[in-house]
Amino acid sequence: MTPLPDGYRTVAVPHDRKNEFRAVDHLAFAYEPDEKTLEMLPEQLEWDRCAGVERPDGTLAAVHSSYDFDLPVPGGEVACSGLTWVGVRPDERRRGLLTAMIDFHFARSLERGEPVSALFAAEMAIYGRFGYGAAANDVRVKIPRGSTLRDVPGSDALTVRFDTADPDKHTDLVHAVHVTAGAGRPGWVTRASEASRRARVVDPPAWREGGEPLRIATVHDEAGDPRAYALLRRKETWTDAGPRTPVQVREAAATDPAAAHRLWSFLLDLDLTAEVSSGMLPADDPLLGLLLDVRGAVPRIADNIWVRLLDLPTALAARRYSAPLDVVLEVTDTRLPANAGRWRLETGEAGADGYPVQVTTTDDEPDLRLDVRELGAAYLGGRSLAALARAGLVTEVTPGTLLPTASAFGWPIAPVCSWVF
Ligand SMILES: CC(=O)SCCNC(=O)CCNC(=O)[C@H](O)C(C)(C)COP(=O)(O)OP(=O)(O)OC[C@H]1O[C@@H](n2cnc3c(N)ncnc32)[C@H](O)[C@@H]1OP(=O)(O)O
Repeated sequence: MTPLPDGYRTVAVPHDRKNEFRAVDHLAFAYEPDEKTLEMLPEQLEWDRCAGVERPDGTLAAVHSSYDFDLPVPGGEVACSGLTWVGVRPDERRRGLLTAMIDFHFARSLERGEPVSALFAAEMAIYGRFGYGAAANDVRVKIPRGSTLRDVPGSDALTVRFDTADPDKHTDLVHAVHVTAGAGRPGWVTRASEASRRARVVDPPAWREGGEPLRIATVHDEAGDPRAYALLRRKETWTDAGPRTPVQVREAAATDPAAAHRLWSFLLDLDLTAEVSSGMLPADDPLLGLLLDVRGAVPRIADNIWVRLLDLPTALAARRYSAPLDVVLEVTDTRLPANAGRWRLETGEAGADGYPVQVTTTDDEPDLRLDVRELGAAYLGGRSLAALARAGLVTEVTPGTLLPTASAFGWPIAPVCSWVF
């Protein structure tokens, strides 16, 4: 465990210290929600997973929490501790408090039987040193109004409804479509608690920044069943050249191609608007296949979910592989030495969801050398071990083993998490 300053200690933070816990995070994030916002936001924190660092006088200097997730991985899912709400008071930073909290978080996650941890990083430079790898990218596109989509049969038969988002009315619809839309996509964490589902639809006035209240567009089939939704906000804008209202999509999902086509056709043709910002999409989102002029949709690509293997053999065996594999990996892991050493990965007979693998320790010579951070990056199948090798982050010791291993770790569906937790 990392030494803390004298008299400081890592502690669990119970619910009755909620205000103190939040105050530390507000100081760290330069954020102070007003009373109305606090009232409207559902309580998402799981208090038996909240922790922090106490100073000698018993006050909190740093906090963090985690969510209990089932993380979708290639061909399956794995118990995952979703690290969140990490904050250190500005006057206590760079004294090792985060480092101590990470050790605490890893130990508690392993005790709970969670072989993997995941997070969204506030800044890129923070978490790699702790063995987290950036495991997915998301794409946000700005699409000009009126952009044409390729045809999809059945789209015209679907209807669109447009409404003000209402947590009482829309939470269940959003959750149901979100779950179906992401089935089989690595990284697509679904919102397990009622509070986290509701939080996607709430819209405190302080978040509107001069825009309209959050709206929802939903796509329905002839039976009235929902097949797609977009949560969005417009901000009325007039210029000398006429109306140029931007549309910002908070989140969109569709269960099938026709519904995706109907949804985006509607969003790209709203009166008075000039441009639609898509929100976070997977790199292979159907929208990018449907746009006739995809070059006209200006992309921004950013890191999405980060993954840390805490219990390496259990984590690697929890996913499936795209091709047969018999390889020895030599892994370094300074924070969790139980993961370090040589591991043989040998696949068994393929099932419908890919090749299962047996992971055993070995004294055999290694084929590839890499840090646990790179294994985390490749874990969801979206970052190629071959690409990491070209950046000097993976070493091929036995010639000819890199490409087959990279192929086996890859996956045909791009990973993404559609919401920041
Ligand atoms: C999953 C999430 O919740 S992401 C949210 C993270 N929180 C924030 O960004 C809020 C604002 N920032 C903070 O609260 C803090 O500065 C934190 C949490 C980022 C870092 O906490 P600290 O206690 O200062 O980190 P700690 O002292 O343990 O630093 C460990 C190492 O990481 C480095 N480090 C820490 N934060 C950063 C950063 N933002 N950028 C670059 N390096 C960093 C430190 O320099 C140190 O390096 P060293 O070991 O080479 O000396």
